[in-house]
Amino acid sequence: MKTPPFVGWRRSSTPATPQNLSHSTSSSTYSSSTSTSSRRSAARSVADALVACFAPPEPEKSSSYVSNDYSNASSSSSQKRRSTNRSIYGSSNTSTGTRESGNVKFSMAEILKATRNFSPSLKVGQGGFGTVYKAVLEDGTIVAVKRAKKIMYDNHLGVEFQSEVQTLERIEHLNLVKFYGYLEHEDERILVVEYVPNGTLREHLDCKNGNILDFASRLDVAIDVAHAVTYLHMYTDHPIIHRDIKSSNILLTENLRAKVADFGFARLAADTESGATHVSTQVKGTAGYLDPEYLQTYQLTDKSDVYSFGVLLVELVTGRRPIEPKRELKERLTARWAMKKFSNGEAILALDPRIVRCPANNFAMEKIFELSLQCLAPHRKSRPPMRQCAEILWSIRKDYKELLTSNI
Ligand SMILES: Nc1ncnc2c1ncn2[C@@H]1O[C@H](COP(=O)(O)OP(=O)(O)OP(=O)(O)O)[C@@H](O)[C@H]1O
Repeated sequence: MKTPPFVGWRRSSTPATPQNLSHSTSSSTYSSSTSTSSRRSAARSVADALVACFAPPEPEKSSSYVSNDYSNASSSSSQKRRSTNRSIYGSSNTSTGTRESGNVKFSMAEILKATRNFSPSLKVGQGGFGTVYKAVLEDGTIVAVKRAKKIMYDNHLGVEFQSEVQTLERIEHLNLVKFYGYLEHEDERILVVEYVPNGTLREHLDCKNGNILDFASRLDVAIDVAHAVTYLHMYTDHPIIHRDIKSSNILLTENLRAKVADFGFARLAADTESGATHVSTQVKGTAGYLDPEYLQTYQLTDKSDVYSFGVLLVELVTGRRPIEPKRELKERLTARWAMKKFSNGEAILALDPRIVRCPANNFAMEKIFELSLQCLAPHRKSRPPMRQCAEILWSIRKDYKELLTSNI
């Protein structure tokens, strides 16, 4: 197998060897033309055995007041910043977000200045973790400030926050949201990360900005996400399981390239060599994306992310959410419905109606569904590793582009 070139970046201090995979179309050993029919029939034979994924309800999103009294907010906390070989404001390459990521503690004063005292006008989102603000640091870097809800901290965020920080500070990849720093001060838990300006993948699939995400862009997004998750899974010392791959955690750049966000649930994978896996005390993740085997065994492996990625692929092709409660019963679980269509040779009926029907789109749709089916295998052993998903997607994109040009 040809090793793809590295175009992403990673911290030189971290001895990672994951494949920071290229955005460019790369060749791979996957042969879509020769093995298609056998793969498809094998894939279809397990289609009916697809186990639907049921998950516990999402945690309640309660809003909670977090004290705004920062009279003691330490400017001294900036002195507590861990010493790095660069200054917090000295490492910026430009004033608009190419600043290096790293392990940096922020002071409350800096956060308040950057967010103009958490001005509601700068609020860009609200999630299970808390509120997200668009903010500008003193050096001009535009960042997203994620302010945790107090209730999260009271319950379990102490662990979650540390988990997120420890994970974020160790990873760096073109398709992962960059980590700039954090603040822990009294009741406040704040993360400062790269601001990604173009909304979430879910918003694009919902056409919130009025534009339909075309098929080529959806394929690129799938590849970007596959690269990011491959990087996490292949992280040398401690492979990382994301645990919450979903369309609302995929942020898009102005060029519609994807960045995977939200490592709040991330866990370092256990010793994969020995086959040991992380045993959770609590199921985490999002309804509709959860690996059925994880739900049954509480054993978390990298293949749980592969399952969620399979759900995401179906979402990209159909445009539908993983769970569509308002639809008739047989269409409510999108993955099951779409895989059934695929196995019956009617995949085209599951293609997002807003996507143009043409030979290239129809071909790529079939191939992506075929991959989804493998990712959604009820047993994790039958699912491909994430790196293989990326390779298959490159191959699909290569053939897709050839078909597009040959049909002009
Ligand atoms: N880095 C970022 N750049 C730009 N916008 C962001 C960024 N991170 C989050 N947002 C916006 O804030 C919203 C909430 O993000 P957040 O990560 O808090 O959600 P969440 O906690 O992952 O939600 P959930 O609990 O459903 O997973 C996102 O949907 C997005 O619109």
